[in-house]
Amino acid sequence: MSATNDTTKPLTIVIKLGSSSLVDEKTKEPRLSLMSKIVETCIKLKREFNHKIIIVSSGGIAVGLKTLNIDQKPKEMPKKQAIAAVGQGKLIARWDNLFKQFSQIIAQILITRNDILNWTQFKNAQNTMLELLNMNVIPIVNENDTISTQEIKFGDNDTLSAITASMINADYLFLLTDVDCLYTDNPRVNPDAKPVYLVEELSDILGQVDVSNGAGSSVGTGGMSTKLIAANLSTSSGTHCVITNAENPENIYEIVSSFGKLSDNGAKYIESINKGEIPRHTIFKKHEDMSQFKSRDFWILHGLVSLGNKIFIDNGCKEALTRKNKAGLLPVGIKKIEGTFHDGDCVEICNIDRDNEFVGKCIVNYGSSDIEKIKGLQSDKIEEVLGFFDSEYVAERGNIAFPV
Ligand SMILES: N[C@@H](CCC(=O)OP(=O)(O)O)C(=O)O
Repeated sequence: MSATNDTTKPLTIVIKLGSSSLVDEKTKEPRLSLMSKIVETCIKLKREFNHKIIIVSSGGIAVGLKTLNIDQKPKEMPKKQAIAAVGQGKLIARWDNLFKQFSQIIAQILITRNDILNWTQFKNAQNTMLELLNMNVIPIVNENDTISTQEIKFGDNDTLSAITASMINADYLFLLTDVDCLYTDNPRVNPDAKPVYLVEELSDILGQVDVSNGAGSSVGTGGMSTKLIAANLSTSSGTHCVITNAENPENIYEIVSSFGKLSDNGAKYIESINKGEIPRHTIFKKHEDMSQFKSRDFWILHGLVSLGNKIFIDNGCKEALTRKNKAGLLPVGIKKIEGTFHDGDCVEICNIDRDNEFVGKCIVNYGSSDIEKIKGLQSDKIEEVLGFFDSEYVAERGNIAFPV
């Protein structure tokens, strides 16, 4: 047990609810009692513990389906977008009706990936959320489904919630869902599936967990696999991630305070869950040393999309890019490229010597057709070959990010 963990410190907590928690999967009627429990929990977390709360709420499409009397979620994008336009207003009105019983102000934030592709816009979204929290408001975030495009959608709100949590440096991300915790397999299909309560390092459990049997609900999108992606994103940017059952949102207080007390004693923590002293959940511990990880790095890695475009380097170049006094990416270090892209685009960097392993992402100063011509060359040849010179680097140091 850590003596230094202050369990009374105000925290920032992101709570994500999937569509299947907010509407009945069959009838699509609102699950008002569950929404009320969430609202009461948020009010208690704010007023008794001084925590700051952001909700990431799915359900726009599910509510739209009911309103328009449509049984099945259609596959066509324009239809889904139209349904979301009908449902989102009603969804936020439902939240507002419940929160106003406690005189709690909420705000609606609808974002698309497009909105955060630009660094200034990313910072603006971040500042707006922080300002709302300072104003004592509960922001309710969803993807702006009505104008998202297929190629660059968040798609599932697990990923969106992890990006939101990282944007505001949240302490905890709660993914509330229809199971108590992560299992080694889908417990509805495999009775031998074992619960996993504490994850210190995500890569350690990936071989033991099979999430392929657990698709999302008929009204939602994500399943357990998108929750693992979200856990990876949030823990690598300094946020603990919890999977627990949406039916008992009040468990959030106990989980937060128990983990605050026992986070340094994993065995005791698991034992307490097994004994029923702490409600069942899975907690993915954040990476401890996040001092090196900057918000801009997170934005490059997870805010930007590389659309499959790649630059391949070798071991030597990887070492130069990732050592302490990191270098920029010079044309001489590039072995080959894949895809068509322009200057200013985001491109993945892969190591050709390690089976094309992912190294990081960068924003390039030259487009693919120009890099094709200058790859492998010293930078003083750039002007001679291209007829112009923008930078000695294909990507400047500040525009390259590596996962921690
Ligand atoms: N943005 C969509 C939700 C996306 C989605 O289905 O997410 P989830 O229910 O968490 O799998 C909506 O409001 O309907």
